[in-house]
This record gives sequence, C-alpha cells and structure tokens, in this order.
Amino acid sequence: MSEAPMLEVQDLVIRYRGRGLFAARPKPAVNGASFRLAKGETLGIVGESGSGKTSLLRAILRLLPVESGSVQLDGQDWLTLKRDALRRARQKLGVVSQNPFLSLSPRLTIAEILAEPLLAQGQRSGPDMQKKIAGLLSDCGLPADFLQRRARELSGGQAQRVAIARALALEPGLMIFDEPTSALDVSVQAQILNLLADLKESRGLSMLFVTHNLKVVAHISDSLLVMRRGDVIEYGRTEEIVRAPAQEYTRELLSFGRGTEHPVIHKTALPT
Ligand SMILES: Nc1ncnc2c1ncn2[C@@H]1O[C@H](COP(=O)(O)OP(=O)(O)OP(=O)(O)O)[C@@H](O)[C@H]1O
Repeated sequence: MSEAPMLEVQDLVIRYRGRGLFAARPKPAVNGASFRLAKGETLGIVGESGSGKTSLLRAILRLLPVESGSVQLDGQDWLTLKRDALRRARQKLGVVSQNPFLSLSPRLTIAEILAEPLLAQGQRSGPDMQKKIAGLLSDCGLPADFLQRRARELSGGQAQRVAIARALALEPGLMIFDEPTSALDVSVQAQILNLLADLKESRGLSMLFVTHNLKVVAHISDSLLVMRRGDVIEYGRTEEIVRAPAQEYTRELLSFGRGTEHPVIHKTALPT
C-alpha cells in the first residue's frame, strides 16, 4: 500500500456570509478545491488577488469554517479534531507569513525567539536546547553570533530566515508559506528560495507555498495549483504546466509574473 499523503483536500467549499439580513448568498471564496500533497514534496498555490488562496490556507489552518469537503493531514481527519487533539496536532504545521517583523517580537533575542516554541511544548532549557537552537539557526544560514541579536536589528531576509528557523523548531511535517518572499528584494527572494530548496532536501520537508507569483513558485514546486475567482482552474506537475499550460490564464501568469524577473536559483552565498 502506498504511503498516506501529507495533505489531502477534497471538494473543499468555503463561503463567507453575506452582509445584512436579506443579502444574497455570496459565491464561494473557494469553490470545490481538491489536491494531494505527497510527503517530501512542495505544492505551489498560485492566483491573483481575490482568487481564494488565503481563504484556502486559513481553512487548512482551522482558522475558518468550511461549508463542505474534507482535509486529511498525515492520515488524520483534520476538520473534525476537537480542542486538545487539535492543539497537539497543530504541531504538525509550521507557518511562515509574508512579514516576519509582525511575528517576531522586536525586543527578544533570536535565541529567545527560537526557544519560545520549545519551552511552550514543555521542553527544558539547558545545553540540549541551546544546541538545538544553534542548529536551527545554522540550518537556516545564519551564524551563531546572531543568537544574541534582537529581531529589530535584522534585515528583511535575515528576519525571514529566523521566522523559518522558528517554524521548524517543533519539526512539523508540513510547512506552510504564505507569500514568504513577496516583501523582499529580488536577490534576497532568490536566497530564501534557495534556502527552502536546501531544507526540503536536507529535512525531507513537505511544503505548501502560496503566492501570486507563478514564476517564483515554479522553481521550487513539484506540483502547481492555479486558482481564479475561487475555482481551481489548473492542477498538475510543475514541469507539465510550465511546458504546456492548459489555460490561457496560466500562460499569462507565466509570461507576466508580477514584480520579478526570473529569480536565479544557486547555492546560497552570504545571507542578506
Ligand atoms: N472576511 C471576509 N468576508 C467576506 N468575504 C471575504 C473575506 N475574506 C475574503 N473574502 C472574499 O473571498 C474571496 C477570496 O479572498 P482571499 O483573501 O481568499 O483571496 P486571495 O487570493 O488570498 O487574495 P490576496 O492575494 O489579495 O490575499 C474574495 O472575493 C474576497 O473578497
């Protein structure tokens, strides 16, 4: 029997409420999305503003109720989990968002930021924890002397590396990236994409990567899912979609990827 996928979403429908008592029922924000993410693979979810990407992510994170459909996370029926079971199971998810400065406490040292999730999980501070924290930082391409710096002293790229290190602290099975490079310069974007490619290889990470920029995500995704106005309009292996997109809309996203040139993927040099 083949291994259970890390994430399997089937016919997911998400609909916000209409405004006012007699408001017409709005069209679903996500209209029957289905996809499968195998362990160790990356799925890029792409679409322009309003296509439903954030709603889909928020539903997967259980921050938004769904109207119908199912989500299996590592073989577990994710949408029916209750309180304590959900809290425990959430450790399977690591989340990195667009702006690391909103999620990193400016006054804490990087060592304190990386220790937070471990302490919250009940691990004891001490030499083992220090070793683990130093390892996380180094895996994310920052030198050990950064441990004593504070988040407010970091560049955007460095802060995003710390946010990624913190999300990895509890060794989640699935990493979720919500526009992780869109606030960064193109050269720094490429470095962060290199880092994700390295981490995927060294840690066998499964990743969901949400972005409006198809060119960015095509470089690191095994599969792509293209959304438009709530519908999944294209889904398949990246090389096939890039070679022969079935939809005109996907072709447009490929040729006019907003805001970037082709980011150069190379082995990471000095972190920026
Ligand atoms: N809280 C809300 N209440 C009502 N409608 C909402 C709400 N949040 C989003 N929507 C609607 O749901 C649809 C999908 O929005 P969503 O934010 O999921 O798209 P997106 O692809 O993530 O866009 P962006 O890239 O701008 O974040 C849009 O039509 C949006 O107006």
